[in-house]
Amino acid sequence: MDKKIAFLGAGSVAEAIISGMIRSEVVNQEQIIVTNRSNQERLEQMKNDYRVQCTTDKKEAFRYADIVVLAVKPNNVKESLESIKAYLNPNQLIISVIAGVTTESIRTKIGIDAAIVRVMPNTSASIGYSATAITAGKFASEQQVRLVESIFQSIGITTIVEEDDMHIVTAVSGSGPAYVYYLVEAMEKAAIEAGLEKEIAYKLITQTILGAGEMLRQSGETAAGLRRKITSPAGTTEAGIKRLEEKDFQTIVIDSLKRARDRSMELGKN
Ligand SMILES: NC(=O)C1=CN([C@@H]2O[C@H](COP(=O)(O)OP(=O)(O)OC[C@H]3O[C@@H](n4cnc5c(N)ncnc54)[C@H](O)[C@@H]3O)[C@@H](O)[C@H]2O)C=CC1
Ligand SMILES: O=C(O)[C@@H]1CCC=N1
Repeated sequence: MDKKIAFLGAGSVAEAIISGMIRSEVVNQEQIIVTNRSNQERLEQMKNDYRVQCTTDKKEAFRYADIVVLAVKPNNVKESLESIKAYLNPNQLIISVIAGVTTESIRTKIGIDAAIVRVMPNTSASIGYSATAITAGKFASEQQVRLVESIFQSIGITTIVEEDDMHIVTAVSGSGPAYVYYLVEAMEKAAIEAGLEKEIAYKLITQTILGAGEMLRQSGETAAGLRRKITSPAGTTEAGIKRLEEKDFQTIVIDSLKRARDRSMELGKN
């Protein structure tokens, strides 16, 4: 791809996307320019780690960009778009990774009928494992959506969704890795408390999560079916699952995801 890509925001998700894109060689380092609000140290770090161009000069970054990636927090949308709107033009493709904020709201803020494609990746992008949902704004063409798909397919899998579904997608796969890490933190605590060495616990748990993920992908069986195969009558798994049921584990998880979905809606409204 021979396009120039400018990032507004140099945080975790910008880094995950950039490292994934460079890793997969979908773009060269020279094609990427990264900006943030003021943190020069962070820009230096991005420059050293990925050999991308970095600047705090918004004009330099955005005026000649073919693709603009919005990667700021929802509460910085207004001021950050204000700071670049003079350098945007209707020929650019705008990709937003911002949780909750609609394509229409971005279009209104920049004041041009630009092609906006909203995406929800996750931080596994940095190793090529993002699960990215994509939705097209009003002025985005089929071809532009295909381009966004090809960019994000270089850092994982993609799927097209309706814009309204972006809230639940954000809860499921945007935030999703954090829930898995939280589960791992608890498993590590249990293992260490029971006397296992930290390194051994880490090694076993990591492979367990990896193996379970691959089983879900490769076996063609449902999660419930795979779980049943591990659960011997009166065995250890059954005892553990019973405790999870007593503590209403599924209700807690469902409730947490609904809360994350609702938070995405709130972020959009604010
Ligand atoms: N962290 C994650 O796993 C995911 C985050 N997202 C979304 O991506 C966006 C960014 O999230 P993170 O990378 O986690 O945030 P972050 O806090 O790590 O990074 C935000 C970046 O925006 C920059 N920024 C703030 N105001 C600015 C301005 N006026 N001009 C230029 N840059 C400005 C900050 O300097 C910082 O580099 C959020 O909207 C979030 O909803 C989406 C998917 C996954
Ligand atoms: O926590 C957040 O708001 C962002 C959106 C998805 C993952 N992180």
